[in-house]
Amino acid sequence: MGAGGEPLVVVAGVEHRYRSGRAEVPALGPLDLDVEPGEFVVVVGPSGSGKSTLLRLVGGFERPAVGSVRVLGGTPVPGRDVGTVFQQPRLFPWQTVGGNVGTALRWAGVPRAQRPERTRRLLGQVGLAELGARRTWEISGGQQQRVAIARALAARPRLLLMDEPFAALDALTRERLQEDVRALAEGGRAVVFVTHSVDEAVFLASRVVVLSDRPGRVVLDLPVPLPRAGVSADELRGSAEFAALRGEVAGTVRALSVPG
Ligand SMILES: Nc1ncnc2c1ncn2[C@@H]1O[C@H](COP(=O)(O)OP(=O)(O)OP(=O)(O)O)[C@@H](O)[C@H]1O
Repeated sequence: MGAGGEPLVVVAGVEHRYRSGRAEVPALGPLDLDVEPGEFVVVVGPSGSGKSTLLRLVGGFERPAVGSVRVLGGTPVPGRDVGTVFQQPRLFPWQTVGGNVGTALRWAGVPRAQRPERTRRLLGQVGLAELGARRTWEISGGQQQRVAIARALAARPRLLLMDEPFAALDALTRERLQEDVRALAEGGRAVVFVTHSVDEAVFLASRVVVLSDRPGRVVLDLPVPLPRAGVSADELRGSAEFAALRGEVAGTVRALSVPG
């Protein structure tokens, strides 16, 4: 539970539309979604179904046309309580890897004296302990995305929003990062993650939410009761339970994508 006994995220009766010339194009909803601390919710759905719109609303980057979004009992404010990771890492090229994390800590109000140690810990957490002094263009795309994750974690957010963060990475790097990111929904933190990959969704999620074609509505809200510790990634991906869940999600997505 979040503040005042309500879930960490409450999306209630939300609809959203965009203006296109004179017309208003419905993009999302009506949609209800609650997220509790510790949940790893992965949102999948056809292209244009409103997945990114949903994340922007939950992050407070946009306000819904209809309905309400509450995070920690209040209106979400970008940068406060919520960390975000996008498809492109968006690092500052004029700063080192450590400098990028240090800046995020400064923005989070961490006193200067504590920043070097916190930077070291955050880089260690994402497997980059040795690379703090590097320039951002001297590291790989996967490492850059790890820096972006460290930056998003700097303010110790209760909620982490991730919008196709691995889409631009090669398959091997993607699998490695998936294993690390899977552990991020723990304690009081929740993750809401958008992807096009059904495999990625089932591997990461404690719950998969499938959106319909635009305007996106929830057509499947599926708990993923796979073990979150004590099993290797290969064992997990090779299990009959994984295959069954993947089949259920893929079948739902396929049914949406067939015209008529
Ligand atoms: N700023 C905008 N102005 C006008 N229309 C927009 C805007 N942003 C999104 N849309 C439209 O709203 C709908 C939902 O967009 P959104 O990006 O949320 O979908 P998505 O599911 O994340 O798509 P994809 O999987 O292709 O990234 C789409 O039809 C899109 O064209």
